[in-house]
Amino acid sequence: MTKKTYAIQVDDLTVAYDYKPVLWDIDLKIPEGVLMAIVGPNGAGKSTLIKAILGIIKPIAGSVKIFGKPYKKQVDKVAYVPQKGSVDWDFPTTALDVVMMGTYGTLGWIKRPGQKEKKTSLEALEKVGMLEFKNRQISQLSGGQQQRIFLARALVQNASIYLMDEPFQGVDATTEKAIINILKELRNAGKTLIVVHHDLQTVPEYFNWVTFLNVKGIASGPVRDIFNDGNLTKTYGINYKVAVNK
Ligand SMILES: Nc1ncnc2c1ncn2[C@@H]1O[C@H](COP(=O)(O)OP(=O)(O)OP(=O)(O)O)[C@@H](O)[C@H]1O
Repeated sequence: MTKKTYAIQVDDLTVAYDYKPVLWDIDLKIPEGVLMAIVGPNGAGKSTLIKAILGIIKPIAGSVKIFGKPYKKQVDKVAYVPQKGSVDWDFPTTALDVVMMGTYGTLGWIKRPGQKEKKTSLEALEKVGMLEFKNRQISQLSGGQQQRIFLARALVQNASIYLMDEPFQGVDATTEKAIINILKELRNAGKTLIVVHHDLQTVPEYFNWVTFLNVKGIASGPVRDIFNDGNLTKTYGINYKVAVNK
């Protein structure tokens, strides 16, 4: 029997800061083509998990495979949208330049982005409703607009897997809907999307796959199977009455 290859496979992963484990012996298999939420209380290790998948943080044990291979061999298949707060928005650059930076990975080194990359970047800006801001300094954008720029930058990478750390943080309802529609489109095109998410009420509407993360472990699978009061209670320690499958 052939072994199934997952978009992301995490085995026995333990990650620690200053020898204090944050993730402990985590196993996680994410199939290709899902739109997945990672939920869990503050400090559960959601961002840490994403950073460990990306190799930004080195685990003390375990392994991460992207389509069956180490991340280093799959860098061009993965796009990352970091938490907005972790970026220096005062850096003097325009919205268009930030998006164009996303095309660098598809260029060989030496090559600089040209007309083709500019066109792709302008199309991505249009897709996220930000074309009119293309020449604006990024420091002069609102939080929601900055978030859209990030998304546009991820779009031009034309990756297979998108890892997004709280893309809805501080955005208004209209922007949130616009972003989720783009994410659903990407999923329908076969991409795999992993999104750190805090609003439990919207999980069933937005996502078809979910991973619960908390200090006691992990549960992962289709939303319709595992997004239930039992897992919510285990993860958050209080009884959530979230209506699913109504
Ligand atoms: N660079 C670091 N050095 C030391 N400890 C850290 C570091 N980054 C995170 N931590 C700790 O690791 C734990 C997990 O943090 P992480 O940011 O992964 O959680 P999270 O689930 O994303 O939280 P939130 O929902 O608040 O964003 C927390 O207790 C945090 O204080």
